Amino acid sequence: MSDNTIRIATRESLLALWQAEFIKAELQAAHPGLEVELLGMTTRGDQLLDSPLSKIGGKALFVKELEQALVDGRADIAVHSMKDVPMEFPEGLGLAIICEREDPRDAFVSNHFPSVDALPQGARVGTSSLRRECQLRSQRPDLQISSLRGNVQTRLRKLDEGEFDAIILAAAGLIRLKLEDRIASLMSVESSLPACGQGAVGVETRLDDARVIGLLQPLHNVVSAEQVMAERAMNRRLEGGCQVPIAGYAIADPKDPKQLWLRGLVGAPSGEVVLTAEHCGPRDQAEALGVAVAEALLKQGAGAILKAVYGDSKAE
Ligand SMILES: NCc1[nH]cc(CCC(=O)O)c1CC(=O)O
Repeated sequence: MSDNTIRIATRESLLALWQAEFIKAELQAAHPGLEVELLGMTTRGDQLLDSPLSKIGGKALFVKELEQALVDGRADIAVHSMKDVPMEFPEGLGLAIICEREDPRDAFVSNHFPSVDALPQGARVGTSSLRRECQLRSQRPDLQISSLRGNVQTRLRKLDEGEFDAIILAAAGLIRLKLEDRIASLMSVESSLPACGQGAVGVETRLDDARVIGLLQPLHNVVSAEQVMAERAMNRRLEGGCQVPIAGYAIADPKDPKQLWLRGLVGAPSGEVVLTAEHCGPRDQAEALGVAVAEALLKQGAGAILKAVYGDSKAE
C-alpha cells in the first residue's frame, strides 16, 4: 500500500459516512497531499434491523466487519461513534485517537410537544436504548415506551408517520446530519445521563501501524479522550459489553481543570431502580476514576440489575 494513502472502512449509514468524511477532511487538512479512500460496508447490525438490539448480540454487530477489514489489510482505519465501540478489541487492533466531542446530550424529538414534561399521560415514546428507557420510566411511569430501530432518518420517519408522540436520539447525530432543527429540547444530563462515549468519534487502527497512528495524531483531543476513557473504564468494570442500561458521563471540574468528574448510572429497564454514583479524580488517572465509580455502583447492587437484564436477553 502506498505510503501516501489511508483507506477508511465505514458503514454506509449517513451518520457513519459523515464521520468518515469528517476524518478524511481532517486528515487531509493536517497532511496536504494525503490520499484518503472510503471503503463502504454493510454490517450484520445494519441487516438485522427488525430484531431488538439487545437480543441479537448488541452493538458489536456494527463494528465486526469493519474490524475484519483492518485485520485483513483491506482498510487502514475504522471510524466509530465511541458509544458503539465494544470495550475489548480483537488481537492487534485498538483505538488510536478520540476526536473532540460533540454535544453528548440526548435530544427530545417531537412534532407536537416541547419536552418530556409536556407529554400527555400515556404518550407513546420510541427508543431502543435500555438506558434511555429506564431513565424515562423513572420520571414518567405512565409513558408507553416501545422499540425504535434503524438509522437516524428511519427513526425520524417513524416519528413523522405518527407511530410515536416523541423519540429520543443523541443530539450529536442530529447536529452532524444538519437535523438540529428536529430537536424539540436537549435533555439535561440530570434527566437523561448520556451513554459512555456518546458524541465522540474515535478511530481504530492496527496497533503496529506506526505510519497511520502517526498521521492521526493531529486529530486527537486529549480532553475528550480522557473523559471518554473514564466512561469506558467504568463500563468495562461493569462488564457492560452489549446494550445495557448503563450511562456514564465525565466532565472537567469547573474549579480545577486537572480534575475530572464522572457520574455513572445503572438502572432496571422498568425504571423502578436507578442507581447513581459520582466521583472526582485526577484527569491523568481516568481509568482509575472509571473503576471507582463502577465499584460504587456495584456496592449499591448494580450487579444484580445487570445480571437480570442479561438473563432476559438470553431467554429469548
Ligand atoms: N446507537 C446508534 C448511534 N450511535 C451514535 C449515535 C449518535 C452520535 C454519537 O453518539 O456520537 C447514534 C444514534 C443515536 O443514538 O441517536
